[in-house]
Formats: sequence, structure tokens, C-alpha cells
Amino acid sequence: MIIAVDGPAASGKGTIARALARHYKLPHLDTGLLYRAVAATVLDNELDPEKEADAVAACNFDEAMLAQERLKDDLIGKTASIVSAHPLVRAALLQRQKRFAAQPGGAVLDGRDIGTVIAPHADAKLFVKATPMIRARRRHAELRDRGSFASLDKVLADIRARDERDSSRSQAPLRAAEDAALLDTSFLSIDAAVQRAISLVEARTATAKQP
Ligand SMILES: Nc1ncnc2c1ncn2[C@@H]1O[C@H](COP(=O)(O)OP(=O)(O)OP(=O)(O)O)[C@@H](O)[C@H]1O
Ligand SMILES: Nc1ccn([C@@H]2O[C@H](COP(=O)(O)O)[C@@H](O)[C@H]2O)c(=O)n1
Repeated sequence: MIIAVDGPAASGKGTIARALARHYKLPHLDTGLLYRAVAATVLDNELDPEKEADAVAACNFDEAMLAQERLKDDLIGKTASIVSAHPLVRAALLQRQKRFAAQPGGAVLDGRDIGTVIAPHADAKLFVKATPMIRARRRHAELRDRGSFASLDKVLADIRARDERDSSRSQAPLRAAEDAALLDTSFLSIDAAVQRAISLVEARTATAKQP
């Protein structure tokens, strides 16, 4: 079974995707980490994220980087959103994600274009959302716990800017696939959001099994 989980920054899609992977005993890929690794490589080598050739050169990143906690840094997230808008960067990362989705037994992937581009034939697609302010509060708390002290206003402004950049790019913009089930986590606890996600996956796959 392939499960595609998409949504904007800090909507809770990663939390839900990890829980679904545990529940269904499937491998999970957080595709945002790939773009974050490209971004970190750009920054480490003092390249220009706005320049497509610089960003493409960084797609050959060191695999060990994917395990680094610093990939969660805000600057890396923001830079990831810049490099991910380059068509050649998306092309360089495409096959790796498609291969992960196509492995025997299936997989759970989360990102921005899983249901639309990476796994358009996924058995179940979820589009996770929450209001910008709620997402900003969650991200603010997460950053604070990691010792970073950006103000809530700044985190909210960054989230809005990232939404705008991710939704307006020409290639694989952030959007819900037409056949995705919407899951608004704004007023759900993590446990309630995960239960709802499992119910939606069950409903999708039960419909598909009907003769
Ligand atoms: N339903 C929820 N209620 C409260 N907090 C939540 C909920 N879902 C997720 N969170 C918390 O919000 C933060 C962001 O969640 P998560 O990392 O899953 O989002 P994301 O959509 O994957 O973000 P990104 O795309 O930026 O990686 C985390 O600290 C997570 O624990
Ligand atoms: N499938 C994806 C996943 C991510 N991106 C871009 O990477 C940025 C960081 O992603 P996070 O999920 O770790 O926040 C994100 O803002 C997107 O620009 C993408 O384009 N496609």
C-alpha cells in the first residue's frame, strides 16, 4: 500500500506520516529532508540558492547529512523552499522518491507533491492542513524547545512566505490532489489527528477493495 501525505509547513503531516508508517508497518520517507539536504549543502559551500546551477550542484549531497538534526533549522527550511522551486533540482530528486514509493509492499511518503507527482496512483492520499497561526504556534514551540528564540510574529511571517513560495512555483506546486482526503488538524490533538488519518486511509482502501 502506498500512502501519500502532503500539506504545508508545520501542518503535522510528518507526525501523521510517521504514525501511519508505524501503524501499517511500512517504510517512511520525509521528502522535505532531501530538499533540506540540498539547502544545507548550498549554505555550507556558500553557493547561491537562487541560482539553479548552484542548487543542482548541491543535489549530490553527502547521504550522512540526512540524519543531521540541524536540517530542521529555520534557515535551512527557508533555503529548501528556494532551491525546491528550481525545475532541475526537482528533476534530480524525482527518481529517488519514485523508487521509494514503488518498493515492494509499499511505503508512506510525506511532502508537497507526493499525491500529485511522486505517487499519483497512491492507494490513499491525505492533504493535511491547519491555520497559519496554529502552525506558527506549533513551530514556535518546537523551535523554542530546540533552543532557538525567534518571535511568534517572525515564525508566522516565515510560514506565510513559505506557503506563498511553495504554492506559486511553476513545477509541482503545493496543492491537494483532486482525490486527496482533507485533514484539518487545527483543533485536533496529535492522537486525534492520527486516529482520523487512519480512519481516512481505511475508508479509501475499503472503497478501492469493493467489487
Ligand atoms: N495535531 C497536532 N497538535 C499539536 N501539535 C502538533 C500536531 N501535529 C503536529 N504537531 C506538532 O507541530 C510541529 C510540526 O509538526 P510536523 O513536523 O509533523 O509538521 P510538518 O507538516 O511535517 O512540518 P514540516 O513540513 O515543516 O516538516 C511538531 O512539533 C509536532 O509535534
Ligand atoms: N515533496 C516536497 C517536500 C519538500 N519540498 C520543499 O522543501 C521545503 C522543506 O520541506 P519540509 O517538509 O521539511 O518543511 C518545503 O518548504 C518545500 O519548498 C518540496 O518542494 N517538495
